[in-house]
Amino acid sequence: MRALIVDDRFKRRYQDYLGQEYDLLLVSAWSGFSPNVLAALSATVRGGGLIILLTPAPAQWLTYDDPEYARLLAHPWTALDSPAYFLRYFIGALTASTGAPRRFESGAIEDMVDEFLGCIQADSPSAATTAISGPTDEQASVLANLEAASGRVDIISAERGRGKSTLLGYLAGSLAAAEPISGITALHPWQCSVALRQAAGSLNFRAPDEILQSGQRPALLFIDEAAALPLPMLLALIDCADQVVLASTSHGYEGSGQGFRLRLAGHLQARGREVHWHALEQPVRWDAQDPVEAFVARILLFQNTSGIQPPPSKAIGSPEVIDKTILADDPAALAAIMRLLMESHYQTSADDARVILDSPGIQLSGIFVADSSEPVAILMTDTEEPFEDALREAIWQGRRRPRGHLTQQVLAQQLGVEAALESTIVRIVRVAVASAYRRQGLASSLLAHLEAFEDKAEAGSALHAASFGNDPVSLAFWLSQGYTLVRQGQRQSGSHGGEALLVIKPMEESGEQLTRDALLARGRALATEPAEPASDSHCLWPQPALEPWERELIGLFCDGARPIEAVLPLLLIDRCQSSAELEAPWQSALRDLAGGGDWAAIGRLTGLSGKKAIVAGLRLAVARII
Ligand SMILES: CC(=O)SCCNC(=O)CCNC(=O)[C@H](O)C(C)(C)COP(=O)(O)OP(=O)(O)OC[C@H]1O[C@@H](n2cnc3c(N)ncnc32)[C@H](O)[C@@H]1OP(=O)(O)O
Ligand SMILES: Nc1ncnc2c1ncn2[C@@H]1O[C@H](COP(=O)(O)OP(=O)(O)OP(=O)(O)O)[C@@H](O)[C@H]1O
Repeated sequence: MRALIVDDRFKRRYQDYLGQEYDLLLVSAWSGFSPNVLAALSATVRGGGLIILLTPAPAQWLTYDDPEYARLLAHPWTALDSPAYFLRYFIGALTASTGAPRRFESGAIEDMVDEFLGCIQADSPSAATTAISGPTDEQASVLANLEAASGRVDIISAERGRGKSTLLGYLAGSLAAAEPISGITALHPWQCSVALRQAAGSLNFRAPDEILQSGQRPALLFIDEAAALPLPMLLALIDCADQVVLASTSHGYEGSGQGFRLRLAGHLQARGREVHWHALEQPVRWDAQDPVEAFVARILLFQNTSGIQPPPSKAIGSPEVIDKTILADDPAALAAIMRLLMESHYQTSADDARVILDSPGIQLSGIFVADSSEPVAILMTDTEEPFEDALREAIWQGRRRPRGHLTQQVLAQQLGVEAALESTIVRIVRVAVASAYRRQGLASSLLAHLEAFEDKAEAGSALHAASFGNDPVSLAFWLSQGYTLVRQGQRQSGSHGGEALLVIKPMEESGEQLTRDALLARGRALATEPAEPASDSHCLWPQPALEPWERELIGLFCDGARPIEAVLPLLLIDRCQSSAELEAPWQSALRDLAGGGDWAAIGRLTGLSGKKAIVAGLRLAVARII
């Protein structure tokens, strides 16, 4: 018998166990209850297996100091501040459910486990698993439609336990014969064990790093549990092979999670790869009638994300604040919000339902189909309150990194804007609009509603902010709303494959000062950063205008009284504001200078030779526009 016991030692590594199979899964809620962990690991249990969730007694659970709060709540909230609405809902739903699951008081559980072990031992170890006597109809259909062809990327996407890995093994038998240089990879070797077993020697496991560093180009590469790989690594692997067949879970929240589904297609299209999607609907690890999968999805509020869009002709209401106390008693309304987030936002996971209900700082607003609780647009915010003096000092010196407060800490630590730590900042954690309702001004009106709502509040915030993975639509949206791009991370993120961007918008005078300080810091950083891609994305900031003294400084530069290094950040900002006026070669020259380009290359752009001549040319070009 194979058993998996999930307590605090294993909880953070739960993704490592996906793709494996167990007879018994024991999840201890005493070490913190995470919907993500239960959702993912419940699917590793074979039909006929047993899942045990150990919890405090219902009455104690609501007041139990759940270790999960340390991860869930931003500073300074503690378990005592949490309304525990999600737990209240979850306990109610567990208690009310009939059939699966069964509830046991402590003591009785031992008898139940003994009874289960007796059953398992009486049967053969694999009694619950169907013997493989050939591909299922669905697997056979993919086998028939997938052929060896250079440039092709085939994606087998299905829920857990549908036979994806086994299908990779079958495909290895049919395709690898045509393409001898083939291998299979995954984050961990054991995630390929099912495929390797089925391939019976026609495939070898190769670690992702080994493939990427080898310099060889596999003709055919299989990738299992693809969503568990960080998206940039997955894309690099796809780039380095002629043909790729990958299997991934359509409902995975691990690794790149929803980012895999929502963003991979765009990345592959941009690469010009020929992409084929294949779906497997029928469960094989358990019976199609097995109630556990449906029960877990229902109770964790993430079932059925397909075909949920109401037709666009439906009338919609106005933006409104969503009262979490009402949501706590209306699981159907919460499930509808989760469906929308899951379908449209790459960062969504099963944990979000708990974050929404149990984090005191999180606020929601939305737009609904008129007279219904069907959301078409959702905005989720978190308020980053100022830190007290001692903690501010510790953060500034890099000794503390309190949970949450992302904007304040990025502004202070990455951009040197210390005042952010004593300012109130409202961060937009998520904004999502149902695809059928996009480009109709819904997200804009939710932001306008948020600002108007805050205007009426006594203490408003200095800034509004959002942090997200670089993608052209999101960036275009935030810039259209008057937000300023102040930071572009250097590394690509695991979940979306783009660099992290931070945009901010001042709400009052102190926010304007923070914005300009952040912008100047960004300009300075650009002057020393290595060359960026040719994109002008860092120049899409529309504000703030330069101060008179800064314009004076630029004037002094034009007169030859200041070196280029003293004014480069200001010129970059000025160029962004008046790019139409600065002559094209000088715009490129400025960008190259900001990216650390060498003088010879800039000379070729401008037709001048040597730093002295180029700076003199720049002084004249800038003088013409100020
Ligand atoms: C913190 C975060 O959550 S960042 C992630 C943002 N959310 C997502 O990526 C989820 C998936 N995407 C969506 O839900 C939507 O596309 C959103 C939220 C980005 C935009 O919602 P919408 O309601 O369509 O935006 P809205 O109609 O208010 O657009 C305002 C402006 O943004 C810009 N914009 C919006 N979408 C696009 C687009 N696809 N391409 C170019 N510009 C766009 C335009 O300037 C638009 O004004 P216009 O239509 O007059 O030209
Ligand atoms: N054609 C088949 N006949 C009988 N059993 C099968 C068949 N295909 C798969 N199985 C069995 O079903 C179980 C799940 O298969 P597999 O691991 O391939 O699914 P998966 O979709 O990759 O699962 P996961 O998403 O959890 O990785 C395994 O025990 C496997 O042996």
